[in-house]
Amino acid sequence: MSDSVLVLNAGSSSVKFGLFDIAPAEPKLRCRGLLDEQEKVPRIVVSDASGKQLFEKRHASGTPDDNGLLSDVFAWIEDYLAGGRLAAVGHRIVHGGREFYGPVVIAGQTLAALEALTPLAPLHQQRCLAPVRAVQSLQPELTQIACFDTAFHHGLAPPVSRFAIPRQFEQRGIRRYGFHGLSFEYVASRLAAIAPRWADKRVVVAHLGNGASLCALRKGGSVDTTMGLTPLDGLVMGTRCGTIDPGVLLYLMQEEKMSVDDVQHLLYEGSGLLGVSGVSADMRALLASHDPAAREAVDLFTFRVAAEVAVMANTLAGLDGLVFTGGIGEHAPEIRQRICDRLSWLGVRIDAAANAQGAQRIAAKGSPVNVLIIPTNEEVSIALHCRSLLVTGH
Ligand SMILES: Nc1ncnc2c1ncn2[C@@H]1O[C@H](COP(=O)(O)OP(=O)(O)O)[C@@H](O)[C@H]1O
Ligand SMILES: CC(=O)OP(=O)(O)O
Ligand SMILES: [Mg+2]
Repeated sequence: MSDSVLVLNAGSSSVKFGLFDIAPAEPKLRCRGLLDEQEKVPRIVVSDASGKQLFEKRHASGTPDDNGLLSDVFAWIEDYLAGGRLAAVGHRIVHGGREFYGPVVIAGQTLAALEALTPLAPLHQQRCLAPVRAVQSLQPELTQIACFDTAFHHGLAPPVSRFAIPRQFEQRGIRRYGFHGLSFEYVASRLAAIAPRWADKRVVVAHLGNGASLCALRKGGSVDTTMGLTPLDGLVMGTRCGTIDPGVLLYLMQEEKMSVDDVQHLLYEGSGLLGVSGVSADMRALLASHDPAAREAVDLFTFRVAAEVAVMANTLAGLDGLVFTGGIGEHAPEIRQRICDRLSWLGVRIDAAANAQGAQRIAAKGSPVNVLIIPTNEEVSIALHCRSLLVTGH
């Protein structure tokens, strides 16, 4: 019986988990699940690698205790592993700050250092750290490993990483970090496997989910990305504004008399698709709606994705490939079509039928830019990092 790693991926709109065998070879998915704490009736669903449901539990009596649904997950895993060893729990942690840019075992002061980064990712950091604290209280001996969304972008260099404010702030860590790195890393490795001819070219990956960002890849590494110091920058998102004139923030505080907390809430949780449409943060609901404000929100979303692809192409000095991933990127043909239509001047042309089917390659025949859909899997990136940290120590 081989060792397993439990991977917990806490995002802004979901908590996913995966159980992987990590010995002796590449991590192999045994089962995956979803902790749905946002529904009225919190529930856990677990299915095997082929998608067959293995387990479901609903907490009809209301919100479970502080350790959320994790104690149920551990009880289920213990049964499922039937004596097999759980070697570690790997976590997606959104911000690693200046100190963390590779996977680390969470020990000593690590948790406190990660908590101190909460202001840099107010919507995410505590959501990612809550499961760490829960596992510490449920299974204090279990090794826990933090894998960072920022790490893949660690090599970003000026001018990309620099904000045009006095240097002393950059020296204090105020610069572009970038996020969704575990997703971009996985997509880059899949691209190398699926389309090796393109993997070394000038490729932009569009991770379009509830949070959304772009990454410019050169030789499989990140050379630019749309998010910045925080996951608020760049594209229009479910509830986040993305890039905005910083003067708006000052105006809201000075003239609208909004507090810092009010502005934070507005920009992180009340803006983006939700704020513009007044209808929903969920792209499915907006695409199904006839409300003109919903159509405008979708239009702003696609306009800004296309505009930022052009920014990434500037960094790459051209564009050879465009890859869609994330909930919207993988499942919304209308959004892909509208983005690609806006980018036709850059040589992006897609085949309508391939796009409608969600084929892997959706570029039109003869399109100068290759266009692909590659479903992301942040859990696999985390499992790989955990395995290499456990086996080789880094
Ligand atoms: N079939 C679909 N058509 C359009 N949008 C979709 C579809 N399926 C999922 N989405 C959108 O994907 C987004 C969630 O993306 P996802 O990557 O799963 O989220 P997270 O950022 O929490 O990981 C939501 O806006 C949802 O509406
Ligand atoms: C960093 C980020 O935006 O993550 P998510 O897509 O989970 O919101
Ligand atoms: Mg996500």
